Amino acid sequence: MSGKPCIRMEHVSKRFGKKTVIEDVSLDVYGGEIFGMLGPSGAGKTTIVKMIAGIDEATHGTIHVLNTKMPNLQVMKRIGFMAQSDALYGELTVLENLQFFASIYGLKGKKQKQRIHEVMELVNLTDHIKKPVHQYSGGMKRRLSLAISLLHEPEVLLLDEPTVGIDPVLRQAIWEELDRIRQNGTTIVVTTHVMDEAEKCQRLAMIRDGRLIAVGSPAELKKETGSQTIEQAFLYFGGARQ
Ligand SMILES: Nc1ncnc2c1ncn2[C@@H]1O[C@H](COP(=O)(O)OP(=O)(O)OP(=O)(O)O)[C@@H](O)[C@H]1O
Repeated sequence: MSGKPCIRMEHVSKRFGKKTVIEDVSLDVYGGEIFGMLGPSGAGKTTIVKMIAGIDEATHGTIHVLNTKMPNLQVMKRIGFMAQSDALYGELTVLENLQFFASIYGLKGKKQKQRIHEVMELVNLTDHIKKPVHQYSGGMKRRLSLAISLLHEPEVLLLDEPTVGIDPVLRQAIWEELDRIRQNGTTIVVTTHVMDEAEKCQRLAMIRDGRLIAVGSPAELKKETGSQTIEQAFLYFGGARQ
């Protein structure tokens, strides 16, 4: 990891009313890595990802993505964002959903057709493209949302719990695909509370109660704490803070 970070958070805090949900988080994400955000439910992972995406604004501190202070509309177009709840149109077919989002991203004609084909192959849904979305299972909707986030070949991909509701075989396939996307130069930030997924990231941020409690590669975090597993390392850092 060298050179300028692709994402830089500096002393970022976020308040909702009087409640502080993110407190003084600073971290760098480098180009071409899969950066995991690991933490229990309510730790603040989604809030951080939304601020990086430019959907939400920090109360204090600054976030730069691709050397630009966020939120910024031009940079938002270079980001792919997959939210935790699927933003799909249930009454439209899968193809119509893909065409709708592709046109928002400015993809037209032959290029649009080609990208729709590629992303659907990727998530293994090509045979189900004519169905209305409301006939999809929860896992299929997640896969479709992932496909949509990839349509415009974003430089930065933000995935909020992408594999929830997805069976282990497909989960494995999706992680293999994420690694291929990463090797092609895309920077990926992924939130998870699944420890074995955390192991697949180049580096990890451990988040608890809105604070960054540790950051490093899975191997570094285990070594630093004398742990066999990421789960043990997480408990160590969490325990040490209290
Ligand atoms: N719009 C909001 N207004 C008030 N509080 C909010 C808002 N959004 C999030 N929060 C609070 O911020 C905290 C962090 O929530 P966040 O969704 O970021 O956690 P998370 O780590 O992503 O959890 P999960 O894994 O369950 O998605 C929670 O206490 C949540 O209730």
